[in-house]
Amino acid sequence: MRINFTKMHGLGNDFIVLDAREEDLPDLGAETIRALSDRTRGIGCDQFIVLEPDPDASVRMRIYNADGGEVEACGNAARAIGLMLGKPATIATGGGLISTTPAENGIAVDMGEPRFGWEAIPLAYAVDTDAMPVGWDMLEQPSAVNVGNPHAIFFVPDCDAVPLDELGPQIEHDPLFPQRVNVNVATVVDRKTLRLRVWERGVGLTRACGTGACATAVAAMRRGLVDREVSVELPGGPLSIAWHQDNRIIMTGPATQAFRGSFELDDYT
Ligand SMILES: N[C@@H](CCC[C@H](N)C(=O)O)C(=O)O
Repeated sequence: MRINFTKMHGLGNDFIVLDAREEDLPDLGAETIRALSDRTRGIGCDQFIVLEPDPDASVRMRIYNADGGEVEACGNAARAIGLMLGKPATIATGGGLISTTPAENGIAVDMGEPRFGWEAIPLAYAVDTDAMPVGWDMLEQPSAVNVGNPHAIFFVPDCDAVPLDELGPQIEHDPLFPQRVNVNVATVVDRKTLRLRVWERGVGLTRACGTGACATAVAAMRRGLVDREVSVELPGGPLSIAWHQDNRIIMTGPATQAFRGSFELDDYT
């Protein structure tokens, strides 16, 4: 069976997108998604996205990490799908209903409300999620936020100096996080600017993480470190994040269509 796909990215965080809205596609399964996402033997991507019809939204977005595991949220993919849809739209995800609107500088996404309760992150035990009394080497007292998916955020003097390729996997798999976690290291530049690097659950280091930018901005705002609207500068470029008085997070930034192609399913099963 030959399957068409579109390759999209948001600030270098890249996606293979399959559209199952009009044609029935088989459930590919974790092993096939892992093979297709692999940059050495497959097409290569950070996340694998499947679009499906949804009775209560413009589209349902199913999100799989490169390791084949299905997850609840992906901010950069939301902007990419918003670009593909080309008009104001609602997207049903495992993390809740979000909405996208074309904006002057890309796509604006209403990402919904952050959750701070330890059960909602989720964590293995009750702890203050504003500054958790835990640490791994140079990384200490993270905040934890769920923005559809789980994030731990460490504020450090220089995020570029953190060996995130070593500490990221340790923290991702720590028993404190029963569903594993996305690991963010952030530096406050000034009250309107954060720098951020992310070790993504199920992927590794990526050039940008939209939900990581939202979680980090909200954690910094909750600690009073920055204003309620900031620029989050990632290796792939900046995202604007605003946390509105109605408790909703608005993320704005670019998305890009790279190319369209097709693959033979048998080659990856
Ligand atoms: N790249 C994403 C986040 C994708 C999911 C994440 N790795 C997880 O496991 O929760 C983004 O832009 O938000």
